[in-house]
Amino acid sequence: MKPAAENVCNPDLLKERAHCRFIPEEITHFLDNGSENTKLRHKLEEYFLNNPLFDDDIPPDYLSHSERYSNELRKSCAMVQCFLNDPTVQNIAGQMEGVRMLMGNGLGSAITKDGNPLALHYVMFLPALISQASQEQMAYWIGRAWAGQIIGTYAQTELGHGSFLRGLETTATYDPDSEEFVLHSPTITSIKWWPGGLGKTANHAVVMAQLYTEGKCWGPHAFIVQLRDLDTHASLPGISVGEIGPRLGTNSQDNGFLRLHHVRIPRLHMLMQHAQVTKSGEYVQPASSKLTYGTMVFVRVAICFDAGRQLQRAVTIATRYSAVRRQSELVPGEGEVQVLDYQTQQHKLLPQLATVFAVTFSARRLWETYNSVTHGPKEAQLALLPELHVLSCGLKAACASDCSLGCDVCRLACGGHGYLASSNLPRIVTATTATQTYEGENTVMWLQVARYLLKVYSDGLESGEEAGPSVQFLREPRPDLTAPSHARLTNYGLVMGWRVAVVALLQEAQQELQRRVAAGQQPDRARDACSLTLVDAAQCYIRGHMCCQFVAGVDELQGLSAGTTLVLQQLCRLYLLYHASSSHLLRHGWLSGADVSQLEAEYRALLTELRQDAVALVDSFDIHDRILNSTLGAADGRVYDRLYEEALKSPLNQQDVPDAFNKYLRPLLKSSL
Ligand SMILES: CCCCCCCC/C=C\CCCCCC(=O)SCCNC(=O)CCNC(=O)[C@H](O)C(C)(C)COP(=O)(O)OP(=O)(O)OC[C@H]1O[C@@H](n2cnc3c(N)ncnc32)[C@H](O)[C@@H]1OP(=O)(O)O
Ligand SMILES: Cc1cc2nc3c(=O)[nH]c(=O)nc-3n(C[C@H](O)[C@H](O)[C@H](O)COP(=O)(O)OP(=O)(O)OC[C@H]3O[C@@H](n4cnc5c(N)ncnc54)[C@H](O)[C@@H]3O)c2cc1C
Repeated sequence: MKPAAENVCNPDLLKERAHCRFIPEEITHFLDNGSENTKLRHKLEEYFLNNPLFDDDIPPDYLSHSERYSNELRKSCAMVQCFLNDPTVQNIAGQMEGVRMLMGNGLGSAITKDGNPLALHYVMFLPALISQASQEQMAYWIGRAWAGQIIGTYAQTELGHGSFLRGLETTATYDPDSEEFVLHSPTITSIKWWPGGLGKTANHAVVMAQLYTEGKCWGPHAFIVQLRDLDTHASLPGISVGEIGPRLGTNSQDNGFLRLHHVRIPRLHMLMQHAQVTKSGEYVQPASSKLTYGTMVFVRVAICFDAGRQLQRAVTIATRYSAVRRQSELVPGEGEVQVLDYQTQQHKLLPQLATVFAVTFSARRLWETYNSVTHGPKEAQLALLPELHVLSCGLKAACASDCSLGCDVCRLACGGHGYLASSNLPRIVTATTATQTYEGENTVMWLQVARYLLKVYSDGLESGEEAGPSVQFLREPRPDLTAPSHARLTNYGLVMGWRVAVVALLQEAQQELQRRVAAGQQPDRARDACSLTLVDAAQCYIRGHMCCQFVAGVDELQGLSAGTTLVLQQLCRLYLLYHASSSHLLRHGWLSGADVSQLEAEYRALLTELRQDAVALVDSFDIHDRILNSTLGAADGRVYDRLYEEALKSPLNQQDVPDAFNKYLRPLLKSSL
């Protein structure tokens, strides 16, 4: 997005835009997945961002905890009313598209700045119904949930257990006499803890609980539980529910707790698309026990896109600011330079720009895999489930950590002003860092990836089980480490280098594991002792996969101008070189010291080349000023005016002498006289 009136724009930004080497709209359309989507997004933004319904009377930072919640709930309910009932919105987008744009972290996050209390309803409750409910159950629940007649959340995590799903303590015991399940939280640690919207918003939840029938425990299953009266919203008998208190970020999402005291629900409130319990209490096994975890897989895929969108916002703010900000003289006497001219600043920002594309290409390919698995024939679905699980765990962990670290680097790149709430960087950083924890804590996700890699590498697959396409390289002959450097240092050569590292690390881990077991160590303890190496293997595998997706994605792009293609190729190369500095490519023999020096020189040259396009590149992300919501990042670069205007809005500045002076400071000043 460029400023409407160019004459009020900061001159440095104007200069930056003038020497752009590519066509920004081409990148905008690529990121939107087509020019039609760009038009649609613009119309939705125009409608929502100019609608006074969604204005904040007071900046949310100055509201109390309860006021913030109430303010965000007001706007999120108004958003839902719009896409359900307003023909203008429906003509623009259709209900589905409207929901996607409003509930993801794009337009919606500009409206509900502190977190959307209804997000979990759309992001997890509805997807849980779609992936877990039988046809009959869908017919009953989906329409009501879609129409907002019921509001749900996804209640899995407990005080005592989050990562270890099988350790959940909430029980759902089938009573064949009444044909009901009895849901119960037997201990303090079994209290559900964290679900978004659970505290005060949701009146229903998909509750994950250990299923007991005919005296046997069948593991975690999903049940729909009504929490609150649909009319009064009062919590129902047997339900203790509330909010868990302030968090690092997204404080309006009323993350909550839930304790169940022998709550009875009808048998058909167990979601029965995969496993079933008959009227008499017989358990009917699903084709795979992991199908119950399908909602988490979907959300892990969504998080990859979402983290990438957050990084787009952070790098837009930091890059524009770096073009406006002048600090110190590069050459004494020549005047202060834009901080973007410093090589160290380029090294902070340009890899983040490249990461946006690496994440986009990888997330899109993952989404394709998700769709082919979930919509393919049943047998193929089951065969590809481990590959989908591993890719969604690994990419979720990588996108979450790359993007949250990237957002924080962008914040640091803005110096002191990046620490101001009005830069919007603290909010972006705290929202993004949560993606490293929720929907599978990152280390736990890496260990899942490593488990699968080791299994394929050591021929531990069950009979009939096939290794997925992304790990076929583990079965292929090891690439030639003595190949000439011009072959090893190409884009595909560097992808190969990551694969060499994965194999070497798996070999190391396996040998260590065998050595420990042979020496009498219990196998699971031996595996834990190898887990640093295993996590390294998982991370190298996913980095190689992301590099490969970026290279292949750019190679496959069609119909772009030569300038745009060149910039994308350079960003891709920059991404590969930035990560090639990892010790693993050197340590496992793919690169020599001389290769590393050569790649470093190429990397520095690329920083200089891409520096000239940095502002145009972030412009091509086409993020509306109201969505950026930043004093530092607006398209016109009026940084200092905005910082001052925002400071004047502080409630402390509404009085010259605050009341607190008379209460506390005056007595102190008097007493020390
Ligand atoms: C629409 C746009 C939205 C964008 C977003 C907008 C913003 C939204 C705002 C807020 C959203 C917040 C959402 C957050 C919600 C949550 O956090 S919900 C709670 C999430 N919790 C977790 O993720 C728990 C993590 N733990 C697990 O998933 C599991 O415990 C585990 C995978 C770590 C282990 O499972 P377990 O059953 O204990 O298995 P194991 O014995 O280790 O493994 C058994 C085998 O099964 C394989 N496996 C595990 N999971 C799956 C799966 N899903 N699919 C396929 N296979 C799976 C596992 O690898 C083992 O295989 P082997 O035996 O062959 O080795
Ligand atoms: C903002 C936010 C929103 C959330 N929303 C929801 C929601 O809507 N619904 C819901 O059900 N939950 C939600 N959660 C909970 C979230 O899913 C869990 O916090 C997450 O899965 C991590 O689990 P944990 O908290 O038990 O961490 P723990 O597992 O206790 O992690 C603590 C440490 O132990 C380590 N660790 C744990 N297990 C292992 C292992 N096997 N091997 C090695 N190390 C290990 C971890 O790496 C970590 O360093 C939310 C959390 C947050 C922060």
